[in-house]
Amino acid sequence: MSDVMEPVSEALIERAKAALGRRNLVFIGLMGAGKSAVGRMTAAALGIPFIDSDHEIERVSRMTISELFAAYGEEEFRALETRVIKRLLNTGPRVVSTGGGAYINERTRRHIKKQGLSIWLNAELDVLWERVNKRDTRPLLKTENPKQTLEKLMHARYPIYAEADLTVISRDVKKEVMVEEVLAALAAMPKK
Ligand SMILES: Nc1ncnc2c1ncn2[C@@H]1O[C@H](COP(=O)(O)OP(=O)(O)OP(=O)(O)O)[C@@H](O)[C@H]1O
Ligand SMILES: O=C(O)C1=C[C@@H](O)[C@@H](O)[C@H](O)C1
Ligand SMILES: [Mg+2]
Repeated sequence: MSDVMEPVSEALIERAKAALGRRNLVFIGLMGAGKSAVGRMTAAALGIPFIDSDHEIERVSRMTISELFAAYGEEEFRALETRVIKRLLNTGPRVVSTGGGAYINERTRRHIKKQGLSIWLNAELDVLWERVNKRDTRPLLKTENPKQTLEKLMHARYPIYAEADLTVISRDVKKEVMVEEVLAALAAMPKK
């Protein structure tokens, strides 16, 4: 079997575009699920602008996420995150990849539900761990046992992520395969 990836079919892209219409597409899920990587590639396939809320927060504050957590704490970070995401959704349509905790915050979740179609990249612990343990840029994982912390976050957050409009299983396949599954999930949505 060839492992050369077939380009995503134009027909699938067109069906996904039609299903999304002029709504924002919002990626949610835990750290390492692939929201930023898959979100960017999905936006390119759909031909709509992409933005990552973590990057936008860093741009407007001129601080890194770690610096923001250290200087102002998580509560202030969440308030800033809510404002940034609300603005991004108001000025769309675009693909927005959110930070892992964004959808967990009630106010942010309300904005996403009102102004976007949400898609949860749902991954198992080992998949996430393999990806996040390579970098130490995630302040919530600066604990004695970061894998256990990640597992606790999974238990606390998965019931909330499950409120998403769509879910795709994130696993160890090429990112292009993930994009195709995202587009297929969009295309398969029942018409309103
Ligand atoms: N399907 C995939 N196969 C292999 N590597 C992947 C896949 N999806 C993402 N990755 C890699 O895993 C790492 C984490 O992905 P990414 O930054 O997109 O996650 P995230 O969900 O945006 O996390 P965070 O909430 O911390 O921003 C990156 O190095 C990315 O390239
Ligand atoms: O899961 C979380 O709460 C976070 C995930 C990252 O994307 C950043 O938004 C920040 O590190 C917090
Ligand atoms: Mg990200």
